[in-house]
Amino acid sequence: MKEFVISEAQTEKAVLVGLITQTQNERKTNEYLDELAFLAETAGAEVVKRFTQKLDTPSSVTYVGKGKLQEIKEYLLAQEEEENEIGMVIFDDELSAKQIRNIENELKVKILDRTSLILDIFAMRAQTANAKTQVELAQYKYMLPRLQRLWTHLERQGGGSGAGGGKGSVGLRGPGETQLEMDRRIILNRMSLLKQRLAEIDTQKSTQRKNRGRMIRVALVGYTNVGKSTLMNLMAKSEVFAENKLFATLDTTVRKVIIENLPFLLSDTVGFIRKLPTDLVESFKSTLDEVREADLLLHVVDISHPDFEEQIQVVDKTIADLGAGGKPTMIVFNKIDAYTYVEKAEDDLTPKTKENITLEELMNTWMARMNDNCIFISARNKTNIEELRNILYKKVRELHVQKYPYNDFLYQTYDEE
Ligand SMILES: Nc1nc2c(ncn2[C@@H]2O[C@H](COP(=O)(O)OP(=O)(O)OP(=O)(O)O)[C@@H](O)[C@H]2O)c(=O)[nH]1
Ligand SMILES: [Mg+2]
Repeated sequence: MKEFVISEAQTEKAVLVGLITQTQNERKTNEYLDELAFLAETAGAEVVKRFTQKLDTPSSVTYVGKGKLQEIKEYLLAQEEEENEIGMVIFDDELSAKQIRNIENELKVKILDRTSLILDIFAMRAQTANAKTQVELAQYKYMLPRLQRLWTHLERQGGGSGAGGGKGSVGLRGPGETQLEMDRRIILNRMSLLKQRLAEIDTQKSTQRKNRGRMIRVALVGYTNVGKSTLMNLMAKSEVFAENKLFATLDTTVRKVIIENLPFLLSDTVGFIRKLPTDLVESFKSTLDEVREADLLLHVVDISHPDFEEQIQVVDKTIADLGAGGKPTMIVFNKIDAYTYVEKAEDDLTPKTKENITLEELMNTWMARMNDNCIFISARNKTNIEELRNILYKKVRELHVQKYPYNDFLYQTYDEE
């Protein structure tokens, strides 16, 4: 396994906090926290405890209620006494500047939220200049509104009317504000520089794409950790970094794949995840152009994951948000080797739940739902890969003939069928 440089989160102990709300029941919250724990571990932290609270909506002041915050505080103090110091508390939703500040004042440890944790991982993972630039821009995007609010807050304290919108930049304010205003300007300058750099990379990349010739473009898309890179390695006989961590892939890799006599381009892309602000996704624009410009999407799904159906929805929605909805898409259900279900006793008359569904039943349901536009494989065990190749060949050939009607190498195998 490849080791990677760890952020400040390394080996620090962490506590997770999530809410059970009207729109997120207890089961969902636990699933989200499982995922948050996986994210935290990916960042190198060790999760030692979870707190949840039932609230109609998050508190705008401290996210959780006063009592819960107190409970967390007491827990942190108790741990500290036992020399079991907790380094950070991670919240499952994006926090506002105000919330972060209030919570930090109370708990006196580092406060992270889902977004900043993901950004941390992105920063650790970024390899190419493109990915690094995109991550840095995303980090500033996250920081900026939080700086602004801090600024507004100080403005109020400074004896202003209290109605400050925090948007103005002129006037005589205290030294603290001047510093913040300077920080803000520095960040804005840096952001425009990064945007400029990304625009240059974009131009380069789109030139590269134009020079790729008359080939159909297929993009592997999907939730993070479903096996996109593993499949890419298998199809393209390439070496793309794959591992059991979230966001192993941050930049797109494109490989030429040839099935029979038909060449096409296959790209591996960054994985999607729940509760990822679209803003952040947009920072990965040039990476995701590959998805936007693809002729065919292979939506890879980890069928062994208990939440795979929700993951499918998240991916579909992200693709639609990117403006890439409605493209020819095939679902590739991966990890069938790891699929498990709970067998029901014959005399058990309670209704079947999703835990009781056999792989075969699932296959039938999805084949019907997708009009046969799906396939079930194991990239790890290389199960059904030949079949996937065959289907891909047919689909790509069809698209190729539509898109490049005068490209003749195709006709050589035309009578095979
Ligand atoms: N059991 C099982 N594990 C698999 C299979 N395919 C991939 N994996 C494992 O799943 C983990 C994630 O695989 P990746 O290929 O890195 O997944 P990815 O979708 O590229 O992930 P990101 O780049 O992080 O979005 C790795 O530990 C793989 O070994 C499979 O068919 N069965
Ligand atoms: Mg990957």
